Amino acid sequence: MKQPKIGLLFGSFNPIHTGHVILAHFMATHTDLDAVWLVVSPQSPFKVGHEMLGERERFELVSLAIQNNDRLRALDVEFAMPKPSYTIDTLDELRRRYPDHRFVLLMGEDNLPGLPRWKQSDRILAENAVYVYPRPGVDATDVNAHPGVKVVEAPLLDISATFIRDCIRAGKSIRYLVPEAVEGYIMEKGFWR
Ligand SMILES: Nc1ncnc2c1ncn2[C@@H]1O[C@H](COP(=O)(O)OP(=O)(O)OP(=O)(O)O)[C@@H](O)[C@H]1O
Ligand SMILES: O=C(O)c1ccc[n+]([C@@H]2O[C@H](COP(=O)([O-])O)[C@@H](O)[C@H]2O)c1
Repeated sequence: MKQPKIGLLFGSFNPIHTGHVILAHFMATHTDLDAVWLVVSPQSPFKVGHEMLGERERFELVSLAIQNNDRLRALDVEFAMPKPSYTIDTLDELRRRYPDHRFVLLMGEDNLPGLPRWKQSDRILAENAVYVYPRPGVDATDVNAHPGVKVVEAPLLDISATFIRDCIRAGKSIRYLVPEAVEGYIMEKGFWR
């Protein structure tokens, strides 16, 4: 039987936006991956001390964003793990839980320059292929040179969670910058206002 090949997109998703959704669906449909799982990190090691919506709320927003897409799935596996959320530990945990799956690490190009500073980055790169979605304004040529790292050709998406939060605080519309259900939930709950 064919082993499912799963792309793992780790993120703070504070909040999830259309860039994340396009990235995840593009990877799930334009590469050799069968599906993409979006892993919500309670606490990125690089965002300690940053203002962050609660992990459950961020997970709910991710679930709303990908509802009805059977290639995408939201994972809260890191909620029960030690914080900050180290990706190598989660990869080990997922391999334990899903021994029949093959995993590929997905990330936006902005994360590549910092990857050598991740916990056990050498092991991450030795054990996993990394598919990278290009991001405007980033030059990650050095790390691109690693044989396991593949930058896919895909439309550039100049949207960030920081921009979404800034729009909400400024009372500006986020329509189409986030999926409709995500916008509705954010407005209903008054997040970032
Ligand atoms: N517009 C985008 N293009 C390509 N990759 C993206 C884009 N937005 C997010 N990503 C990638 O998605 C993953 C999770 O990102 P994250 O949740 O930190 O969102 P963010 O928009 O970068 O957040 P923030 O603005 O708060 O730093 C990272 O690998 C990041 O590089
Ligand atoms: O494992 C690490 O050392 C590590 C260092 C920095 C970031 N990460 C993960 O990368 C994802 C995106 O992080 P960030 O800071 O761009 O939101 C998030 O899931 C983090 O847990 C992981």
